[in-house]
Amino acid sequence: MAAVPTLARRIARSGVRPLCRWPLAWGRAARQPPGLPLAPCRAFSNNKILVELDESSGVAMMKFKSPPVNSLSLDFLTEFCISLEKLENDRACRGVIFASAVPRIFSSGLDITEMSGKSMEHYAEFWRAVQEMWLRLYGSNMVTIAAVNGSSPAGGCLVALSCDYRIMVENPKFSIGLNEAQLGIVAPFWFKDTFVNVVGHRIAERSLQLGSLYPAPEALKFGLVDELVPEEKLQEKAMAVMAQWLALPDHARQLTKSMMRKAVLDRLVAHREEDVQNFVSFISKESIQKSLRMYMEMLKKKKS
Ligand SMILES: CCCCC/C=C/C(=O)SCCNC(=O)CCNC(=O)[C@H](O)C(C)(C)COP(=O)(O)OP(=O)(O)OC[C@H]1O[C@@H](n2cnc3c(N)ncnc32)[C@H](O)[C@@H]1OP(=O)(O)O
Repeated sequence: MAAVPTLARRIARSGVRPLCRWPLAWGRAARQPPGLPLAPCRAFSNNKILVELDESSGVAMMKFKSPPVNSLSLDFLTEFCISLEKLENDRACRGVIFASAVPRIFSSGLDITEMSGKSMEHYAEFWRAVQEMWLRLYGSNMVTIAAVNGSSPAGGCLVALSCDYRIMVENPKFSIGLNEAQLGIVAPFWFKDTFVNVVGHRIAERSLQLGSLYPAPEALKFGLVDELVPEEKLQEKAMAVMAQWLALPDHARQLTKSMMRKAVLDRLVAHREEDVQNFVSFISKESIQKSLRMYMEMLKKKKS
């Protein structure tokens, strides 16, 4: 998939630290016979994302580390795309597990400050980065598992929905869903398509209109997430599910995934620039800007 020039420029300018040898912080130690040195693990990190690739299993762990709430800012999205592209091009990597390094929050969704009080050019650049993130993740050849260890509204939910499998911590205080309508904004057609492909048309229609956020146990009931586990079991479970998916021949799994997702991906690719223009004209309306300001005020008031 070709990156748009603005993103390519951002990638070229970005300071991803080079790959280095690093011991993997979780999972592998349990499988390693005692006394043997750990098999090679490569890690790379930028400001907002940490990636560790265990070469022996072919599984990478991508952790979001952008406090306070892992919002999907332009910088975050750029780093996400770079990291995913590196893994996609690495023959040693066959699967990625996504999780948060920020307690209680998987991702708070698109960074609202990127959509408020900025220029038209900025909105267009931001939206291209959101599109790029989704095209790369939904279209990934790797097995992708979301280990949802915290709340995950809107764009955060989209990240999870775009993976092959979702495991969430069973805490009912953690919620997930596409709540855009609550902000007075509308999830674009490709958010909707991704949602429909996971939960079906009726549930998606009702949930999108109401902007529903579901506590983890509710989300499990209708398949928004595939299973719930206690927090301390999340990584172990994600590794076990990954092993199950990786037991299949890559080519068969990849072709099947592509067959299931291609129409939805192609739809955005065919209408990408139109989608950018729609977003820019929608988000720059004064009434929408007012809704976003009020929502941010509400978030601040909630604290006091
Ligand atoms: C046509 C347009 C379509 C566009 C599609 C849009 C998709 C989206 O993703 S829109 C974003 C939707 N996201 C949300 O509605 C989540 C809003 N946030 C929350 O509900 C909560 O912050 C939380 C549950 C994620 C975490 O709660 P808590 O731990 O209590 O933390 P705070 O609420 O105090 O937040 C800390 C800090 O972070 C700021 N913040 C939260 N979310 C966002 C965000 N999405 N973008 C930017 N900033 C965010 C929040 O305002 C606080 O800031 P300070 O007051 O300055 O500390």
